[in-house]
Amino acid sequence: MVEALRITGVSKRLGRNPALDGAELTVRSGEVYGLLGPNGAGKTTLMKSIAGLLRPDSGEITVFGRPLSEDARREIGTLIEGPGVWPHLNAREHIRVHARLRGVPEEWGWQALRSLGMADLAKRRVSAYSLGMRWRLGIALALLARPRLLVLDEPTNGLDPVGVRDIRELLRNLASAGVTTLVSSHQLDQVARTCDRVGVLVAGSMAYDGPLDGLAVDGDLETGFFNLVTRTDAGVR
Ligand SMILES: Nc1ncnc2c1ncn2[C@@H]1O[C@H](COP(=O)(O)OP(=O)(O)OP(=O)(O)O)[C@@H](O)[C@H]1O
Repeated sequence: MVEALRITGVSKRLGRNPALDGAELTVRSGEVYGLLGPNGAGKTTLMKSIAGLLRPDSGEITVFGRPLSEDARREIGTLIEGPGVWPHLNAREHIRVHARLRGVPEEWGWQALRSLGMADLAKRRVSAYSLGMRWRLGIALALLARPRLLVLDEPTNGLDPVGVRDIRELLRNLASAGVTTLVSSHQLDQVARTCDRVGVLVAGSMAYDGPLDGLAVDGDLETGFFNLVTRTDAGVR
């Protein structure tokens, strides 16, 4: 099976310390992969590198077997560091702009909006949205060009329990349809319920990359995570 994403020895220095220090992980096609790690571990830096927003100092990133290039990036939908929406525009206008930028039919955007339960809000300005609605719009925009790989940085931040459940179901449904997701999160209970495999970044390096069972202790992901992070002396960076 072709791997959706392979990260090999990726390093990136930001400021004085390496934000990524030889990070390695593999995401298989069609799975939901949870990226965990303490604050400052390098999760966002890794996701930005995959999205092409940062250029690693060294290492290799391949997407569906191809090195990252403009073409390969068309396969990726991203939501990194917040929903990235414009307050004075409504959802319909967001769809229009993004569809045009990516050269895809607006209808794809409408389908993505519907899948997030947002179709009724299409004419309302984003400035009148709740935080949860902004996140949903951000995810709809990440889905708009029908990516084969979704990269989501803490997509359930600020969502209420119904919103968190909806995103969980959305990611599982997408996985059933063959869409691969790399998702970062600090919500270990949600990760345990959503992800097939997980990776733990500690101080820019992978401390774990494998099945949930291999990290959990007696079925408890939180205990396994704490044990690992304490052992590797992560600290907050
Ligand atoms: N623009 C920057 N300039 C200097 N250092 C930075 C910059 N952005 C991030 N860093 C540092 O790089 C390291 C990794 O940060 P990153 O945001 O990738 O971590 P993270 O795992 O996403 O953290 P969190 O869980 O808090 O979102 C941290 O030590 C952070 O302080």
